[in-house]
Amino acid sequence: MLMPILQIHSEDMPAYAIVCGDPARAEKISRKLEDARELAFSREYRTFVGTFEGALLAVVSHGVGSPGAAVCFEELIRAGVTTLIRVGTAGSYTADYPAGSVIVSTAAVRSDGLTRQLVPDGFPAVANIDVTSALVAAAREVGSGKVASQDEASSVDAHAPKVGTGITVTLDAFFTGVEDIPHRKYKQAGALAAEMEIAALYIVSTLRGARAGAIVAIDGFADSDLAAEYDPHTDAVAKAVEHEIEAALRALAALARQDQAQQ
Ligand SMILES: O=P(O)(O)O[C@H]1O[C@H](CO)[C@@H](O)[C@H]1O
Ligand SMILES: O=c1cc[nH]c(=O)[nH]1
Repeated sequence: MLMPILQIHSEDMPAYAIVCGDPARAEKISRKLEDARELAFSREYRTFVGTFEGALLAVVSHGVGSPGAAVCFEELIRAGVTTLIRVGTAGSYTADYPAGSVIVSTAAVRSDGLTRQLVPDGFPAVANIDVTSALVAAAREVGSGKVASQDEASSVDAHAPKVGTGITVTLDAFFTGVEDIPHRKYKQAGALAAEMEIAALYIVSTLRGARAGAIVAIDGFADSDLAAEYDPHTDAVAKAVEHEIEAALRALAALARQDQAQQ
C-alpha cells in the first residue's frame, strides 16, 4: 500500500525505524547501513532502508515541528513500523549537560499544540521502557570500547560525550515572540532539555500501539537567546550527533535481536 504523504510502499518497510528532523541527517545515517537504498524524498520526508548488524531498518526524516512529524510517525506505523527511535538535537536546561552532551528522553512535557488535538490534557507522553533501556545501554557503550555484537573490544574514547537520561520538553516555538516560554518552570521542575517533536512521537506511538524512544544531542542552552547565540554547527555537537546515531543504530539492532529470540 502506498503512503500518500511519505510516498513509500508498506511492502518495502521494515519493522524498525530511526527518525530525525533533518533530511541531510537521514542521508548521513543511511551511509552507515549496508545495502542502503533511498525509497522516497517527498516534502521534508526522506526515506532510506538498509541493514545494520543484520537488522533491516529504515531511516526517515520528519522535518521541524510536531504537526509535520506526526504525519510521518502515523504513516510509518501504518506502513508496518513497530519500533521508532528519534535521533534529534535539543537545547539544554542545565550546565550538567552542556553542548556536546547526549540525553535519552524518558518522557516529554506536552508543551505543543498537536498532541492536544489527539489526547486529553494530563495524558502522559512517555517512552517505551524496552526501547529506552536499549538506548541507554547503547549510548553508554558507544565510546567505551565495547561492542555488544562483537567479541573484540575497540579503543576507548576518553572524550566521549556525557550521557544523561530524563524528561525533555516538546515546544512548538523555536524563536520567542512576545509571550514567555516557561523555560524557568520546566527547568525548576527538573526537565533536562527542550526540542520540538518527542511528545508527538510518544503520543502517536502510544495511540497506535507502536513502541518509541528518543535520544538527543545537546546543541546549546534552550533558555538562552537562540536568535543571537544558537550555533548547532560546532565540533562538540557534531561528535554528540555521531554518538547518538551510533547508539540508536546499536539499540535498534539489539531490539531486533531480542524480538527474534522471543519468537
Ligand atoms: O535536530 P532535529 O531532529 O531537527 O531536532 C531539533 O532541531 C530542530 C530545531 O532546530 C527541531 O526539529 C528540534 O526538535
Ligand atoms: O528545539 C530545539 C532544538 C535544538 N536546540 C534548541 O535550543 N531547541
